[in-house]
Amino acid sequence: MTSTYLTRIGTLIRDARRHKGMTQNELAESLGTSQSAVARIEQGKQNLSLEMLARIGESLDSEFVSLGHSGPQHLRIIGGTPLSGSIDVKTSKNAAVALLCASLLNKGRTTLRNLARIEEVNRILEVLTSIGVRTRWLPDSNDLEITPPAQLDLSAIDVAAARRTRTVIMFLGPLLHELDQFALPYAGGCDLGTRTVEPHLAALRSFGLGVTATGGFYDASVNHQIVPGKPIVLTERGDTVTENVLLAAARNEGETVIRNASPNYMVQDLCFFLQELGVEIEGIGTTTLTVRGRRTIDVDVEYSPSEDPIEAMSLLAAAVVTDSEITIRRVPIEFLEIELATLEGMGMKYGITDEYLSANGRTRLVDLTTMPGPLHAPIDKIHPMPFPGLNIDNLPFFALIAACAEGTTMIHDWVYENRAIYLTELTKVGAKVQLLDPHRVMIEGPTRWRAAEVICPPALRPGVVVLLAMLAAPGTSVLRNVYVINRGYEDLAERLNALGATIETFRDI
Ligand SMILES: CC(=O)N[C@H]1[C@@H](OP(=O)(O)OP(=O)(O)OC[C@H]2O[C@@H](n3ccc(=O)[nH]c3=O)[C@H](O)[C@@H]2O)O[C@H](CO)[C@@H](O)[C@@H]1O
Ligand SMILES: C=C(OP(=O)(O)O)C(=O)O
Repeated sequence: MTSTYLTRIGTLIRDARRHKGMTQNELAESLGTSQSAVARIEQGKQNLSLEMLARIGESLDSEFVSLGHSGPQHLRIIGGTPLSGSIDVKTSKNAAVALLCASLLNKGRTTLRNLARIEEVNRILEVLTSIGVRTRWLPDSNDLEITPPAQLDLSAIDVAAARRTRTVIMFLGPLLHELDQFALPYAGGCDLGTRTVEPHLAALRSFGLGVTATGGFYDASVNHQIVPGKPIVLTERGDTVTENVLLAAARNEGETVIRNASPNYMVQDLCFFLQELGVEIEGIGTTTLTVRGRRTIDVDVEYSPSEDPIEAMSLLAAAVVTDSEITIRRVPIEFLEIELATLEGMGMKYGITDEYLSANGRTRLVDLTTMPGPLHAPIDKIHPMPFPGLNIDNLPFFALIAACAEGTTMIHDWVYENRAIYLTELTKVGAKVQLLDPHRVMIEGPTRWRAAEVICPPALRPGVVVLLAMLAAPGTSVLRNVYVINRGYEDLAERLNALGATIETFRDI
């Protein structure tokens, strides 16, 4: 009996160590023991004291022994020191979630290489598992293998996990080919104000999907006789709505034309993946997509999503706020050009290498080295636009950068009802941010950052912006309840620490 427990604990420890990317030697070093002792522990051949278990948990930031429910995660940041060195941009959250939904189209095995291991992905995996899909991380990697069941069981869906993400809305496109009738929980996600799903429902009507919303569920029924007879014109150029229509079109044998499609990065990744599944797509990277799908898709396929432009922007902002020279490797340059031009307009200097290709063979990457120096406010206001424009999710990072620049900058977030409001949280760490109305903030820089204790705003990018400001603030800051950051960034604290930051994760007991 004891040996079974030891083996199970050993396996847990081994998995957590691999997830952290640590060798047995490295773990041994942090525990003050030998590699062979770690090997014995992982094989379940070593009795463990409670103290040792706690120390292993601390080293791996993983709690093997939990006292009741483990509380929310917090960060303690000792700020005020510049960063240095190089960091790789990881693959994007938004492509990851689209590809996970797209795996539902395929009867064969889908392997997604180098996927972001983030909470948003974890929630979708919980949902997929609950409806019968088999998923497993391949050993020592961020590669995920997905195998569908013969029949999906939507009645068993993990409602709690589904409600924590907005992505679940993208199950509609693939599922309308599989089922005549099904229910999906309402989409959740970051608290950014009302986010309509009407464009999704309107566009998918062309594929015979009818949806009524009752009691927290979308009740869907499908008339399989109906297929798009004319181009589908999206009323807004949204990313996930474009993806949902692509997912529906992928199994429609006729031609589907999508107009006012988003050509944004995650949509491009989805298109490249669908091509691997045998779906024909013309117009990738433009606002008109022409798709010829396949009734049945049954292939063993591998795909590597591309790097996250929003993470690249976050790292750029980290360099600016801490006045540091760092090299950000694997920057998807096509999706950051306007941001860089805006930064140049504010006086920023940087160097970039020649382009090379991402593992998907399509997305162009560069390595970018930041050069510290004073910035000034831009002449015009900064506002986002659908791609190709300054990315909506990058806008909060410009608020942080504006707070570092000399002069007054107006940031105009016309997109989200709440996101600009959260930027006023920066006042808690010393910035002068004035909310003009729910969509516009006026920021006066430069800022003398000061340490503070702040509850993380309930939105991913504003949360990261506060964290990065804390890196610049001399002294100890605390950012509480950072689930929302972990939704979109993998091991952000550890990776910033590798650049010289001091960030510690902790939880309430
Ligand atoms: C999983 C994923 O990929 N999420 C991204 C996706 O979310 P998603 O596609 O879900 O974004 P939404 O559909 O909510 O669009 C964002 C907001 O923009 C408005 N809108 C959008 C386009 C347009 O032409 N006109 C317009 O008014 C929408 O009404 C909405 O209020 O796109 C957002 C906007 O880029 C990003 O913040 C999210 O990171
Ligand atoms: C708003 C965002 O994404 P989501 O659609 O996942 O909420 C984001 O990435 O900042």
